[in-house]
Amino acid sequence: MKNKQLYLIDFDSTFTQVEALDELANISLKDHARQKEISQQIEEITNLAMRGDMNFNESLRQRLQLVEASEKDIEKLIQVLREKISISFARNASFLKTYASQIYIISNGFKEFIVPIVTSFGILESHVYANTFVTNDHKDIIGFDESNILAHNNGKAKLLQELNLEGDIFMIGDGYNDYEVKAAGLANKFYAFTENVVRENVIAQADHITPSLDEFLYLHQMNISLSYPKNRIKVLLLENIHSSAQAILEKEGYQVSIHAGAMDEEELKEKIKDISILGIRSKTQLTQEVLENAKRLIAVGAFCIGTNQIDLEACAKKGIPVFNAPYSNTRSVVELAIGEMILLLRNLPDKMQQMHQGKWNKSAAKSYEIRGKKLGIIGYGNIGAQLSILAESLGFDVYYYDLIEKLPLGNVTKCNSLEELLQTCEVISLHVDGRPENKNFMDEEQFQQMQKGSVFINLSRGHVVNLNALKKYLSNGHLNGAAIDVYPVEPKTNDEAFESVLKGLPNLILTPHIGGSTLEAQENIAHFVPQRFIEYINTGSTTNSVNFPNLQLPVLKNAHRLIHIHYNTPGILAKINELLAKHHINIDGQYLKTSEQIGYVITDINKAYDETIIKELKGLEGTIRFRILY
Ligand SMILES: NC(=O)c1ccc[n+]([C@@H]2O[C@H](COP(=O)([O-])OP(=O)(O)OC[C@H]3O[C@@H](n4cnc5c(N)ncnc54)[C@H](O)[C@@H]3O)[C@@H](O)[C@H]2O)c1
Ligand SMILES: O=C(O)CC[C@@H](O)C(=O)O
Repeated sequence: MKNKQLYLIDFDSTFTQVEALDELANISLKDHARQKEISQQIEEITNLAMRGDMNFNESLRQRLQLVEASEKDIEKLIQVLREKISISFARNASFLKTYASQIYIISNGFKEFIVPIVTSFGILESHVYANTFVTNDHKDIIGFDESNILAHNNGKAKLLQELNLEGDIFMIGDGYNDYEVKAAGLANKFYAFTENVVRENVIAQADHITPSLDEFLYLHQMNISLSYPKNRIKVLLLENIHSSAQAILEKEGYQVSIHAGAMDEEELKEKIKDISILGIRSKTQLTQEVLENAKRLIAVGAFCIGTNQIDLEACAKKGIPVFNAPYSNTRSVVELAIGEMILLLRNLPDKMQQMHQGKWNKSAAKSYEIRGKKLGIIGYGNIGAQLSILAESLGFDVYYYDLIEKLPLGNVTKCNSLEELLQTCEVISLHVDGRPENKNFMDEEQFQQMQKGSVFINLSRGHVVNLNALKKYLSNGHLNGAAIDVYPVEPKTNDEAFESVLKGLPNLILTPHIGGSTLEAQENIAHFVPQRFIEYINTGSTTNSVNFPNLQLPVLKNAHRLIHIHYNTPGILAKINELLAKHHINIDGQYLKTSEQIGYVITDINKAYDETIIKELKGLEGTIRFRILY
């Protein structure tokens, strides 16, 4: 018969993110003149003891003397600790409850604050082993119960010897004293918990390093909701993605690394090998070649709108959904476009430069109001349509042209051809997407069709404008000015020089692809895209994916979810269901959506099932990927 499994968990820096005595010192010494200095001393002593470099009893005595706390500080400490539960413990609260009878808290800390915290997670008070304070008549903490074995060196090991627990014992902790239990032969395995602190001498002794509780649960095949522990999900964020994205993804338990600029193909081919989730902006080219090395890639996020830098088809064929943020920066682009229209119609780019050169040019020549001018918007999508509303409220007479039928907002006028729009309007603003067919969409012929003296703005994608043609029509005075934010070739980082045929031309605003670069937009994006990853991983939902059939799925309840991605060939759904029927598996719910290339089938099944079905589903011809949620 299998032995009962017992899980021994340390408290400070394991169950909670912090060392409680350090926090207690922050509270009790709040108004002390030497607070910083004393807190640092306490922290140093804690670390010495945790590394095993100082006698534990001595360290406890010294720390309590320095802390100078009273019973009422403990109340405050409990509040602080409730906010500082280790993230993976909070995430796996159901494990603590379900396995309460097998969980023990073994700590050199103090019961007075440990018990209220851990019992609120369902852990039994009788399973908490820790020290207790000694107080005086004024309720000041003046020491600790010296007779408690946990107040002494090697206390945890000695306690376990006394307890003589029966079963397989697994010790989880961050300190050397946790390892001592295993060293004394009293635990089957020692798991070094590194979510909050990493101590090299402790890791060196560990049977397993567990960056979070998920890893421990995965190794023990316990009730986690994913077929893969979250801490093994490696995320790489490139191109200065706003720090909120990293915070959200780390909170979810993923391992996140960041890189300030874009990577070139060779570098990315190397780096992507063990990455599960990749986050990029507009500069990183995610090509078929790079994807060939992406053996573990589960999802890709474009932390922007455009996805023309990503081989979407190749991603779909590998079963990798790509998400973007279609709305988060649209307002920023619209505001910049409006600002630039005003600047260009007042001939300000030239005038501002002249002022820097000491030239006073007070004149109304070539300066106009925007009121009553005709604005032509090419591409009436999310940005174009929003621009039309704002521009109209400022007094523009707005026209638009789009490839597809669009609902005209406000009083805008639809043009039936590009030529009609170019010939009608004094201001042309380009907002088409970056599909390959749009290369050189604005070429010699189109600039020639624009009215003499008109102005041109491109905040969409660089390759849609032939810059040599634009240069010609700006230089010969046909156009009165332009504002360009995007270029066919852009520097990968801020350290690279910007080169363009446009440099030095008159009444020309050149900006470094910053249409969507406002703090508001970047923060919005950094919330939006990680949420798509998390939903996809936790539920299988593909809402907002740009290359996958979009399915919004309910949260899984009392079922297993089988997620099957396959090439869209006829009959696969029938084959999946045949297999399920053969194994007498009850289907609780089924969702299917297909795109031209792939089929996405989600099947929620009754929990009791025969494991062989998984192998058979994975083996179905046409399967690209399969995963299961518990
Ligand atoms: N400069 C920046 O920092 C920045 C920021 C955000 C978005 N963008 C870019 O702005 C562009 C527009 O973004 P969006 O969110 O409005 O996209 P969208 O997909 O919502 O709209 C694009 C519109 O262009 C139309 N279109 C495409 N090709 C066309 C053509 N040849 N002729 C006429 N219409 C055409 C489409 O039908 C669609 O309605 C994209 O290229 C995006 O990458 C740039
Ligand atoms: O932030 C970026 O790199 C791209 C911004 C913009 O072009 C977009 O597509 O949203």
